[in-house]
Amino acid sequence: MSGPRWVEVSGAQPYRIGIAPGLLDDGAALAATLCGRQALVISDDTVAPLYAARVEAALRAAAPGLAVAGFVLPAGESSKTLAWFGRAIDALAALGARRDACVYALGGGVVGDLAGFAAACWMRGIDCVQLPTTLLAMVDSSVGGKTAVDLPQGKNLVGAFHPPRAVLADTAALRTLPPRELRAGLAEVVKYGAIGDAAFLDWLETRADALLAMDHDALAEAVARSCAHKAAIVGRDPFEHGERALLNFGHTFAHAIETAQGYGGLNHGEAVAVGMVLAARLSEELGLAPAADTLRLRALLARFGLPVDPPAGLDPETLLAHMRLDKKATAGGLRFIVWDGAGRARVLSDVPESAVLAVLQPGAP
Ligand SMILES: O=C(O)C(=O)C[C@@H](O)[C@H](O)[C@H](O)COP(=O)(O)O
Ligand SMILES: [Zn+2]
Repeated sequence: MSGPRWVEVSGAQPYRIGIAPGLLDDGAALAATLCGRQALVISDDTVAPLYAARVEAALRAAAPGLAVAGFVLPAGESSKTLAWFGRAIDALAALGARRDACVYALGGGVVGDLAGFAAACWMRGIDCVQLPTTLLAMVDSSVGGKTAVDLPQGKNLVGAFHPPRAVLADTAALRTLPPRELRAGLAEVVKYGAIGDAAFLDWLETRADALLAMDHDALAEAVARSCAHKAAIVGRDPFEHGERALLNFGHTFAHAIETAQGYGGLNHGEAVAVGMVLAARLSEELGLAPAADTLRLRALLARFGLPVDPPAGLDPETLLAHMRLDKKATAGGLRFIVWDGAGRARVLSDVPESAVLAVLQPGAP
């Protein structure tokens, strides 16, 4: 069998994304960037029973004498809190973690964000290796170094940029992925096509059935192409001073929905699907893009089984209030990622709130 595909991420601290089945059992790959002799594997109570013991055993075999501990949080966005962050920090303290210790973030986006943030803060920053097990984490959240926890007031409001030492995406883990999680990841995959690669949207339309059937090669191709897009953008703009904001397409709406639902309604990918359709609608409302492109995006997301309309019962004014705390907002007002059509996204400042409210009205086209 051929080895992993590797995607390079450039920057002040370059790293590689490995994509292949079997990486969670590959001790040499797992230990390749280890500097010290302590490791904390952070996971959740869905993923830990499946993979934590295997990762820990592979690490011990590859690095004899390594002190390996585990820390498990409850699965789900409602654990991405300061309280669970504090418990992860306690686990590092219990391990007696030194500055050369390494955190392994084994799981989906919640685990990756929280574990990465713990690594960013412990002793002002220790190494983190991301081991994404969901499609969403493989194609997006494990790459680029955004780490955070949520507050009741807003999503990802407390966090840090802390690039991983390595990302190892074991595509065999996708076999155990619940269908809802597969769909959530596909939303972020569609995002790369929407913001900058219309040909990738064509490919997704062609391969939709194979992706939904969890065909390994189709999924691995989607992961590799998505990671290549993300690596290129974060390599050029690691701290979101410019083009990295494009990766937030749909997210101003999505985060407002997730916050309004108390992180217990739509999951992140589902909210991003709704948010991207709303962003396309907003672009139409502002006279920037044709309705046909919104319909195309909507059709692809719906084909992937994703929601494309805001959940019933959410008050547009409440959503708008959450958007005012969006990290892209400035003294000048709201900033949105809009598009001029499929594959052509850009940042737009001073977006009138009236246009945002118009697309949020129940029953708006
Ligand atoms: O990596 C990025 O940059 C992104 O915006 C990717 C998003 O898909 C991801 O959800 C990210 O965590 C959102 O970041 P935030 O800065 O809007 O909280
Ligand atoms: Zn996202």
